[in-house]
Amino acid sequence: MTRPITLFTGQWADLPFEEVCRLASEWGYDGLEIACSGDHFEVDRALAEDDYVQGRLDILARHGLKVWTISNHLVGQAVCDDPIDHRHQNILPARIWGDGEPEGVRQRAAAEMADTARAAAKLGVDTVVGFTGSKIWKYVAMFPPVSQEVIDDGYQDFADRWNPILDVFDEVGVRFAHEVHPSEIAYDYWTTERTLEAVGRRPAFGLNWDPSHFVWQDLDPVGFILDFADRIYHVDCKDTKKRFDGRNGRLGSHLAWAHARRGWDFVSTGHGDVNWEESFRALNHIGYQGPISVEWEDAGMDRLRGAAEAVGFIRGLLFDKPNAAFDAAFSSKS
Ligand SMILES: O=C1C[C@@H](O)[C@H](O)[C@@H](O)C1=O
Repeated sequence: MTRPITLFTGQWADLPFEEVCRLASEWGYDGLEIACSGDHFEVDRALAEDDYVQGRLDILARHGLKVWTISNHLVGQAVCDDPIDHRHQNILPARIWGDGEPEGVRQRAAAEMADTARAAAKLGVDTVVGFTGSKIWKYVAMFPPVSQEVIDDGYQDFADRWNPILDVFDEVGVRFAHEVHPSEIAYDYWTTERTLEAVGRRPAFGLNWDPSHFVWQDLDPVGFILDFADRIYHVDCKDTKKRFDGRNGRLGSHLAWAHARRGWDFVSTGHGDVNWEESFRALNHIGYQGPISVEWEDAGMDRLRGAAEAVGFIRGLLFDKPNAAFDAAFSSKS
């Protein structure tokens, strides 16, 4: 099946896997982008237990669902981050956090990402979506002043930590799709260029296109698809609504999610400022045939509503390109 519509399970980790399958199936999804969160997909068990992977596939099959991608954003975040602190303790499995000594956490996170590739191969999927973390994200405002050497070292640190992980991805025939996202090594056009260069544009490292992270930076999600056509390994659909009015800023002002005065918030797919039709035309243009995954993260709309209606919205955009130009029959034969 090309361009199946999947539900990303990261925001449903409080529910048992079987229950998420039931809901997604009822709403008409073709499958899941399974997050390594909650009981949805446990990397250590997938590698250690003979029947674990088959058990996941059996549950999916019972609900008429398939899987093309797994995700491990939370562990990937800890591979390059500096500092490693209470935020990571809150999102990491206890066995990765361990005693919390920062370099130990980074090393265990790197080993787990390599194992995630092995587990993905065992499950029969060819793409792992996730974050990389970044040693230099903390310098985004560039004050106190930061030297170019420090920035260069950040990209080198990313390459040094991720190349050995990507070697394992290559060994097992799986690709990593990094989600371009503030807080990561690649968060916009120029940082994506620099990141791809840092790992020599090796095919094991590509991108997860999620337009919600571009919109509030005033980047063009459509242009991004065309610029990085050969690197779009996965698509996540989430929307963003901007409310920049001269007082509400793009940095969020440390206001809580859904605060009426925030400059922007994530909203359910189809309810924000993403130009979805142009985006899907661009995906058609580059010949993207992979999964289209729906991610719900809307502070103003219940997930049972947002995720249920998104599948129909996306399906309405999955039109094909014509096989020939409208006037091909009249073109000259000479
Ligand atoms: O894919 C994602 C992973 C989430 O954990 C994160 O909140 C979000 O920004 C996102 O897009």
